[in-house]
Amino acid sequence: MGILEKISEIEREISRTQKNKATEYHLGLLKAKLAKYRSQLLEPSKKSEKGEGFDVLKSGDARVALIGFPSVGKSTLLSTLTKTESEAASYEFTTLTCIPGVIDYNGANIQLLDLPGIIEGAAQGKGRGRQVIAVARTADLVLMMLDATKKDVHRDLLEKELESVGIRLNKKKPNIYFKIKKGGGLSFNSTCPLTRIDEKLVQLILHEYKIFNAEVLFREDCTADELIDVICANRVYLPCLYVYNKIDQISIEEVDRIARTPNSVVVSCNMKLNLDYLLSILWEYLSLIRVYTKKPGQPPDFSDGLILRKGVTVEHVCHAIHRTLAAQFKYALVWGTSTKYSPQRVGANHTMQDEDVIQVVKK
Ligand SMILES: Nc1nc2c(ncn2[C@@H]2O[C@H](COP(=O)(O)OP(=O)(O)OP(=O)(O)O)[C@@H](O)[C@H]2O)c(=O)[nH]1
Ligand SMILES: [K+]
Ligand SMILES: [Mg+2]
Repeated sequence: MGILEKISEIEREISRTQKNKATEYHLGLLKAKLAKYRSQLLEPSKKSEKGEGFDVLKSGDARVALIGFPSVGKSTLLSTLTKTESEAASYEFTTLTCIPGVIDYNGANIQLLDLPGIIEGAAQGKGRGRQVIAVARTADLVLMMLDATKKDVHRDLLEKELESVGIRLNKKKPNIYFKIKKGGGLSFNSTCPLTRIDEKLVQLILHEYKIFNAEVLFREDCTADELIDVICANRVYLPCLYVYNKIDQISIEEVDRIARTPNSVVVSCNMKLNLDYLLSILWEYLSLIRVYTKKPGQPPDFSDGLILRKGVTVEHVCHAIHRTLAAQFKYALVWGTSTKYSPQRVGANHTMQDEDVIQVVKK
């Protein structure tokens, strides 16, 4: 039996099995088996399957992958937001490979990747599905484009496809400490009450992966699926923005309804509606910030900000300015929203915020 058949057999069995206390272990095991077969599917296969033109070099400050069904307007968006032209047409599968463009926003270069449309079954190799998904894994953000005139099932279908290959959208990594050991059996602990899994199920799942010696510490009330994610270790956790295109074709009430759903932005690429807002949300979801540098006695250099990620410290900023600067660091003066006073004298551990100005004082 091929892997695909094994997968669909387990999926059938899971859907046949009623979910209750008595079947909990059985279901947990089935899910572990399913995850195992799916990761086998992900392993690189024959060269011929790789697909021409999909290994685009990463460049710029962040990478965004455009994922969506055919003809939702992905290429139209790329051609509108970047200087690159990607052919757009009314027929499906116009785009056959990966087309990179660059969005210039707030002084940052954001690489936007136009990709072929994907359909149900993409993860198992339908169309260019596997290549598209492989590119999505390398992105800092998934921009899932949807046709506002079509039903919401599209969104669920695409999410399932990405989910099945280990891409987790808008989810945090489960807070489980997991370490395989050479001996000593299973040491299982938790720092909070567990309501969705117990030691026996943890053991069963680990045995399915032929793991008999390990340290497992649950730091939150996780599920069996989340434990499997941690064991597999090849999951990627990506922010995802749902962009509903073609709002020129639907009623204002419908636009209003969609715009209120979480992580969603409504646009019309053809009519250039709401694209500025889309860019500002993109910036936020990518956690990008600008930091301006200043030399003593001179005004800040607002023409050339450093593009960094939320959460960076003064030490990171020093590294970004010059690789030897951190070693010579004495203190810094910071102007902006991250400090109480402007300027304020801060140490290397101080966390920077968007549009802060910094002057580094050397030893
Ligand atoms: N009404 C309307 N049509 C749009 C809009 N944006 C794109 N389209 C049309 O939708 C069709 C498909 O656009 P594409 O950009 O080729 O879509 P795609 O997602 O790249 O399609 P594939 O590459 O085939 O997957 C074209 O006929 C576009 O003119 C929009 O905002 N409103
Ligand atoms: K198209
Ligand atoms: Mg296209």
